[in-house]
Amino acid sequence: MAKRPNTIALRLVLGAVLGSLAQLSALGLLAVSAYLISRAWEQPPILYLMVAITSVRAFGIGRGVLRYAERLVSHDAAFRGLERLRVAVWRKLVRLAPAGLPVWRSGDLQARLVDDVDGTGDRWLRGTLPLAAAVITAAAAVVIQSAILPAAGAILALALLAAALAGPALASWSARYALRATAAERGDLTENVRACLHGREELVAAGTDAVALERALAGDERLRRAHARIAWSAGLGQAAGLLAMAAAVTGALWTGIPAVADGTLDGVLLACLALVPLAAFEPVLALPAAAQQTAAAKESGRRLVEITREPEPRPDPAEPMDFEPNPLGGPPFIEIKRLSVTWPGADRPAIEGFDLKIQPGERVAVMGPSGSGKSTLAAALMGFLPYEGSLRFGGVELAEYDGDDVRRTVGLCSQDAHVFDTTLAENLRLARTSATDDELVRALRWAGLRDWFDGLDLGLQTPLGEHGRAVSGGERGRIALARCLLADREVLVLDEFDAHLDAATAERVLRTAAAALEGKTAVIITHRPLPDGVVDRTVHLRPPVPAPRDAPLSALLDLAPRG
Ligand SMILES: Nc1ncnc2c1ncn2[C@@H]1O[C@H](COP(=O)(O)OP(=O)(O)OP(=O)(O)O)[C@@H](O)[C@H]1O
Repeated sequence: MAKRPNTIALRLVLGAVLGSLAQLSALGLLAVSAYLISRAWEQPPILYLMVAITSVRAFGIGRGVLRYAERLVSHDAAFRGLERLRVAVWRKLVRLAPAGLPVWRSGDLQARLVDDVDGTGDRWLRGTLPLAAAVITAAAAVVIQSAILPAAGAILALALLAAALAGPALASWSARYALRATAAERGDLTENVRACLHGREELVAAGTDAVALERALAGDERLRRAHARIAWSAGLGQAAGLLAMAAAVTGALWTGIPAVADGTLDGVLLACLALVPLAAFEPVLALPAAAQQTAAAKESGRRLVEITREPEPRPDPAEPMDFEPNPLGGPPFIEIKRLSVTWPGADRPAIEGFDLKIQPGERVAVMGPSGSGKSTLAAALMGFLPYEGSLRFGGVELAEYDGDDVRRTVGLCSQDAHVFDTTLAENLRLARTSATDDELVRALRWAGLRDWFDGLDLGLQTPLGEHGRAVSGGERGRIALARCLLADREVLVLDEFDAHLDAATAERVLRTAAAALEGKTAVIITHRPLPDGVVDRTVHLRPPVPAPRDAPLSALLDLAPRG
């Protein structure tokens, strides 16, 4: 297959070309204006000035138009790159869920997904493109200055080189700790603010709200100080650049005035000598900030690489099998034999030696004491976790399939399903964006929420509040169930949907949901026995027996058969 051209890279190169042309126009504008003013003072016939006048107009218009085009093209490229990067990070996070995410705190993750992705994307826009424009403009300015007076060209070259090296080095060196710290500090601050907001009731009840607030404010103060340090250092770098610019202008006059005096330089060009350095330094003065941006982007990039390098709990096979577990259509035959599942990082399995066969369309209740591995079984069925033993869909090991294919067939209503801070309709449509209002209402009826829904003044437009605060725990669980039923998967795993329901309501919900479950396989994880008719059978999960650790020899001897 022919390789598609990298359109983002092409756009960035075009942006760099346009940006450089804009800077060159600024340089031309200043140089020709200086010439025009000096030459006009000699009052020659106007025709002698026409080329210069037209050039000034062309450079003036060109500078604005080229700058505008450069902004359009380079920002377009940057936003495309950001989109691609953010989606890639998000996809990786989805693959790490549910086992990998606890490695990072949610506020830190949010900072990585939002700020670090932005920071990394800014590297090209605010780091590399200004550098390209500065190098090209500086080179052109040195050529022009040398053509007018070689000595002044040499001075300008030295001054530009000094500014281009010293300014960014000074700005990055004096802010090196602050630059490294800001990304992590931002993550901490987001996390602390989140903790204050989300845990406000608990913090106030425990009387520790002031302590939590103080911690957040201390983080805010550290971040403010880091930013002040970065701004101060950028100023220092710019000051070095301004000094070099002043030296270049002084050097130009210092070499130019004697040259005019001894007749080797036309006096009209003296103004050009003095003004060309001003235009040459304009992009160079932006380099300290560009260097800081690059350093900060590197740190952001490192934090993103930490996410992308995190091993996936259940990597997809290199060559996944075609997902067709039931050639006749409908749910697949599920066969579990001596299944062992261990969470990444755990030292012992959460499920060990579990056997189960589920016929297509069967409804099976899974019971077991807390911690016996019921939710772990749900995660394994969703293709989230690696396993040992056998877990087959239609005779093929689940590990042979692409995880996304599995999740298009298996739907999960998890016990801590998230309710988003938006309307009831939007929360339900997450499962199926094309669902009509009638289908949403039908899903609510299946989940036993018809009476509740009829009492809502705003109907489907009812806002559910942050984390579903505007609804009760039982309603929240059933909204999640309605969402799961609306998704219309062949296999449904309901993980304690009834956690906040009384026994009678839970049974009623399962009876109304039966219409949606018709012809589908359902694995219903629950703590309380469900009556016959609601489920076909009940299986029990037992927690794995922990292996005796460093059992003393005497204990082993005690277990050995005697005689
Ligand atoms: N995300 C996770 N990361 C690491 N270990 C986990 C994770 N989730 C569960 N475990 C571990 O797996 C074991 C089984 O937990 P699981 O949640 O599957 O039990 P459960 O039967 O669903 O419990 P409950 O009825 O209380 O919900 C526990 O020892 C738990 O610590």
